[in-house]
Amino acid sequence: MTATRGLEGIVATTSSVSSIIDDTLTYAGYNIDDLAENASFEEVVYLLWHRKLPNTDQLNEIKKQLAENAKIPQQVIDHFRTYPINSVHPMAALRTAVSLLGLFDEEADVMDTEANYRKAIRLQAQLPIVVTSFARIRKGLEPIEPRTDLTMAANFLYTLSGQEPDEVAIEAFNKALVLHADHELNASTFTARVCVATLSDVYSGVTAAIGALKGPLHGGANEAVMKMLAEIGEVENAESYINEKLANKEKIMGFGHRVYRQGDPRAKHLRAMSEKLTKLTGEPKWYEMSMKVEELVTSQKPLPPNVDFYSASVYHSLGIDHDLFTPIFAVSRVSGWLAHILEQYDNNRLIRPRADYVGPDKQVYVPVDQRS
Ligand SMILES: CC(=O)SCCNC(=O)CCNC(=O)[C@H](O)C(C)(C)COP(=O)(O)OP(=O)(O)OC[C@H]1O[C@@H](n2cnc3c(N)ncnc32)[C@H](O)[C@@H]1OP(=O)(O)O
Ligand SMILES: O=C([O-])CC(=O)C(=O)O
Repeated sequence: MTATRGLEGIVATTSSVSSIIDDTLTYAGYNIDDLAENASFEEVVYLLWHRKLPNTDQLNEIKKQLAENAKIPQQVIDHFRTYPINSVHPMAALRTAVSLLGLFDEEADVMDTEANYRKAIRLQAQLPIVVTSFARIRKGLEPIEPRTDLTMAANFLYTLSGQEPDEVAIEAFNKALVLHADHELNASTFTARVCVATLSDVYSGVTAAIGALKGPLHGGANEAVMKMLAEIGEVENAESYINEKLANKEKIMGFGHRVYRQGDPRAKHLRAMSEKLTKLTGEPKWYEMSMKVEELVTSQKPLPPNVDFYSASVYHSLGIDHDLFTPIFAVSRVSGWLAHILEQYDNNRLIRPRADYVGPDKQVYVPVDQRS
């Protein structure tokens, strides 16, 4: 047996949710470029869960279900208030909250298809409100109840700030949600599938996936990108900063990808949004600095920017706290996790690969008082 480090190139399952072929990303056969330009996030949720775009009635129905299920239990709010609020990362709070939501869902361990779909609706509806409620509580503000007349993108921004967002912000945030919704067998989705393949419950699968997304090699990179941009500070500092990092063989966050070779097709949409929004907010330097970093990295390494690179300056321009960037990724990606979880249950087999053992062999047990 020979191990493949990081399972690179291993095909671990079949899936009809999304695909990456020759650097082209599709959700159930629809090109991401088309969806990014045209689709609402609610349509994409439906698409990922049903593998077809909804008609008007189906779209209205899923919107209604999501709106009706968005309110989170008071116990989750009360739990947040017990945290050492200034030191808890919102991704850790989200991970704990999803586990907690499972405790208050009477159907948490009911394993039939309809019950699992109802849980998917509840999780998709509630995750954004968990994030915005935590974000407000840690600032000493009261959580805001989601409105039933707003889209998911608008409701997120509204329940975060208390202000009804403008059309530009809603459009940008909706596009970001569409672009992050699913991505074949990425690390967090694989984690979710491994978890539920033991026939564990949906809440456990999503909790596990949040844990995997949190790391800086995966979803956590978007926050790390903003930290890097803030450290660079001004465009003219980018060259020495990046060259020093590359010379020290340090990773530049937001670059590289396990699957894409020519580039991440999502990045161009986020780059365009970054340009537009940073100009509108009067802070074009975040876009200019990002462009300079891209030029410096790509001229020295075959490492194009990934989805996390330009999303950082997009979210910053929307006035969002930097440590909420990865939770926002989760608010979108939970749609993909849930699609994969439901698909896994549909045709389940335990996921249990092998390890190539490289430890010591033929050891002889020695009583503790005779060991050196
Ligand atoms: C939503 C997402 O999850 S997108 C990815 C988000 N993560 C990041 O942006 C973090 C930065 N990027 C990386 O760490 C990697 O490119 C990953 C994790 C995305 C992909 O990793 P892998 O496929 O395992 O590639 P691996 O880490 O082995 O890198 C291969 C080589 O490229 C280099 N490399 C890869 N990414 C980077 C980077 N961002 N900056 C500098 N060098 C890099 C590695 O140092 C390694 O060089 P070596 O062969 O000389 O040792
Ligand atoms: O697919 C991956 O490895 C990481 C990624 O881009 C994503 O999850 O969106």
